[in-house]
Amino acid sequence: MKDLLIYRLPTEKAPHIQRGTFSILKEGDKPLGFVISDFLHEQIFKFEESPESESNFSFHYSSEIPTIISRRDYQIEAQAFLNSFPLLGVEKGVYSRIKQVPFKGEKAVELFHLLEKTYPNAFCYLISSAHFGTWIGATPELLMNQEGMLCKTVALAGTHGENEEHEWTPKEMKEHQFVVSAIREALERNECVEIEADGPYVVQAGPVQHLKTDFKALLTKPNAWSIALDLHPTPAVCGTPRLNAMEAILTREMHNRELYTGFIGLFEEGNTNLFVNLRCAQLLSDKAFLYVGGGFTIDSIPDLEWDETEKKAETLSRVMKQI
Ligand SMILES: C=C(O[C@@H]1C=C(C(=O)O)C=C[C@H]1O)C(=O)O
Repeated sequence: MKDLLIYRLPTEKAPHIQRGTFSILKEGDKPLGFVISDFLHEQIFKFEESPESESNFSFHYSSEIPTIISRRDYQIEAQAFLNSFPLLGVEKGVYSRIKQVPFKGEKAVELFHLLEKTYPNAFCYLISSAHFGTWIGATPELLMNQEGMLCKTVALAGTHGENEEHEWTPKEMKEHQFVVSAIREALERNECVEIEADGPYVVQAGPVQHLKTDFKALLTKPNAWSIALDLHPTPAVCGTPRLNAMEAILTREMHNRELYTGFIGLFEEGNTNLFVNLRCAQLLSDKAFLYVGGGFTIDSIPDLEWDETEKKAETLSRVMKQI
């Protein structure tokens, strides 16, 4: 049974549909083509297309059921996450959870097509392999676009509901600035020059709005893969300082993030389009696990953060309900 890869880059008219094999990238190897990594780069998979087509395709489903927490338990756990900040020296940390919704895995391709129509500016994908089961997503967050020596990335952090019209608070601006600073530092560390940041401005991403800052820089050598590995995970999905936030996440989150908040897309030195794997779900035959999170600083209120994860979950759940 072959693996499946379907993806569509933002603004592309038609998706790429491929059968082939996902395999684990060996440490130190530089990939060429489609790649997907987990949150901590412990596993990076590359895809190789097979020439022959097989008609009897069926989806791979993971047999593991992740931990789902209730609103009440989230409040307790997210508060404990927050309480660990002074002890661990964390200034910002991203706490996530999983929401379970009913969905028939066999409708995955139909869902993909609806997602790509609904979110023309997102990176949309559907992948299925025995390595990780079946995942689908429509992410608004670019990790790295590279054409020749020009490299682009974004800071995307700070969230309001689609119809919220109140001002962005200093707390939200600060959360965003952590990401801006970390991106600039990573680009400088990797010897990029002419680094320009434009923002923050507000963008719509389905049921939510975000603060966004666009970055542009020039590479001085062919080190796009090292830059991607160093940029990711940014404080938009991990925190600041990075290692301290990782420790808080690994200690207090109730599930393994698997492919959520990893990176996904196409890598080729000089022609790269990688995204952060957000607004995504793992599909089983009769249900979907939606992975959602949000940034915490010391003055965050867990109950409001829960509401934010509910809105982010709607990116996929709204579209699932149409099927
Ligand atoms: C972590 C997620 O989103 C990230 C966190 C955001 C925030 O904290 O405001 C905004 C956009 C993303 O960078 C998610 O969608 O699960």
